[in-house]
Amino acid sequence: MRNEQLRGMRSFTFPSYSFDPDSGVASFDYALDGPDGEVRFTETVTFPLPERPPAAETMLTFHRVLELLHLLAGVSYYKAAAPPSLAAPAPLGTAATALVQAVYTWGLAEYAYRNDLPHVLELVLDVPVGQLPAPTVVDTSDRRPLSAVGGGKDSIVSLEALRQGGFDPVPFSVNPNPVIESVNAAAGLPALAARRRLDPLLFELNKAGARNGHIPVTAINSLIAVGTAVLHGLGPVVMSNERSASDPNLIWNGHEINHQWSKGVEAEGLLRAALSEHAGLTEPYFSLLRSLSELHIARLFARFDRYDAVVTSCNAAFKLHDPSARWCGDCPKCRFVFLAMAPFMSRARIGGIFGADLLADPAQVPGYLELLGIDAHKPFECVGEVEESLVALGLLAEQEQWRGAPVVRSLMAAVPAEAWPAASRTDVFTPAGPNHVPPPYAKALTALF
Ligand SMILES: CC(=O)N[C@H]1[C@@H](OP(=O)(O)OP(=O)(O)OC[C@H]2O[C@@H](n3ccc(=O)[nH]c3=O)[C@H](O)[C@@H]2O)O[C@H](CO)[C@@H](O)[C@@H]1O[C@H](C)C(=O)N[C@@H](C)C(=O)N[C@@H](CCC(=O)O)C(=O)O
Ligand SMILES: Nc1ncnc2c1ncn2[C@@H]1O[C@H](COP(=O)(O)OP(=O)(O)OP(=O)(O)O)[C@@H](O)[C@H]1O
Repeated sequence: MRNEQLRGMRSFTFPSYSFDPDSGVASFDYALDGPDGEVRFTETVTFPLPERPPAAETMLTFHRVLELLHLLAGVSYYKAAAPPSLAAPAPLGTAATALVQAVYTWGLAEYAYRNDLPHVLELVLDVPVGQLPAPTVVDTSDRRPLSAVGGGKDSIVSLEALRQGGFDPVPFSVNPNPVIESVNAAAGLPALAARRRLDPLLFELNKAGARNGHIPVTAINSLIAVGTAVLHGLGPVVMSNERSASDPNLIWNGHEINHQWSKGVEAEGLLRAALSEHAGLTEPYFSLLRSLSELHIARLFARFDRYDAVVTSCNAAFKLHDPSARWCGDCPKCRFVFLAMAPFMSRARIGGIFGADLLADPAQVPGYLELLGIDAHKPFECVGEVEESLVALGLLAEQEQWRGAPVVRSLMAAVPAEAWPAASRTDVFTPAGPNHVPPPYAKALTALF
């Protein structure tokens, strides 16, 4: 299919999905239609199966989660063409409709901005008229939590908070790579894993120049985690999304553009409401670290050295094709996490974690200026706020071991005097903002402070 044909597509639909209880494979079908024909995609997710087959009622709940996952996982294929119409396959309630519409608009906002496709932010989900039978209400809040592990510092802090709080967490990942497997091994906790396979046709279309860009992957991983928890009779899915994930990178045509939208608190609230309405799950999913800054999380992480040889936050290690083994050492996320961890560790320890000393390398200065809000907007990456970078820099400048590092010296000289009053240590280290953490879990987190 040529690019002009793809760009002429008029609608995106969700023809069908299926689940095979013997293999654990869910298959999700999608279609792009236009005057020049149709393109079909199939994505599969292989769920880990429990030892004994779940009860029929559990399978009904699971299928309700799959229905939502079918809708959300379509964003990867929708974005290849960005047609003006998006049509749901069956009636949906108001909360599920709101979730799906938000994922295809706010979740694709960075993609819309970078590809200059303002209509994506105005998409309206077309929902067939009708009523869905109400789901059975299921309260799993007192069962063992499923803790999503991404291989970085954040999910490690959550795992440790849950473990120390006596919650006996089950680590869970989608497509665990060697980094994630090593983190689970370091935790010493048996883990569950799901396998997600994108349709290879998407990669062919990408190579031929189809529209491409960032997608709200956390929303998809979250629903795969919730489905796994339901199948295994487990409790809430515990995510490790931080406070700053809710803050936009920039404003475009009056709309907030946030690279991390599906890690933000708005997406969390929409997912919870949709899971409650559509699947009957009363306490399905929350982020334990929601009220913490990245810098605060880095300070907590510094307490646990058992993960030093494996922890990896750099996104280059999580690419589907040609991933790096660990930290690439030259991206906004590597720079930010180094800066955030450095005030709380010896120089030798952080050098061991990253395999390099980023603050000794003057070539890193321009990237750090971006993080400090000098001459650029916050990069489209999972990095903390400018305020957090400033606080971290201020802490480093007070330490003998860091004060003379070439990058610290250059940055201290570059930050204008008027920037410092905005960098409040109290704000950065005081939990704040809306969250959905149930009280017993909140207690486990504060016990770490
Ligand atoms: C690892 C990474 O950052 N990938 C982003 C990158 O993709 P790239 O082409 O360089 O490599 P691959 O990841 O191997 O992907 C190949 C193509 O596959 C498509 N694709 C991939 C995953 C998926 O779920 N759906 C897809 O359609 C896509 O066409 C890829 O080109 O650049 C892409 C384009 O900007 C990004 O979409 C890739 O991001 C991944 C989806 C990803 O997993 N990213 C996370 C590490 C990430 O960015 N997390 C955010 C949270 C964002 C959120 O709201 O959830 C964060 O940590 O801030
Ligand atoms: N492959 C995955 N499977 C399941 N959950 C994941 C996966 N990757 C990331 N997550 C979860 O998604 C959320 C956002 O991921 P993110 O990469 O920011 O976190 P992280 O890897 O724990 O920490 P860091 O910010 O240091 O990279 C976290 O809650 C994380 O646990």
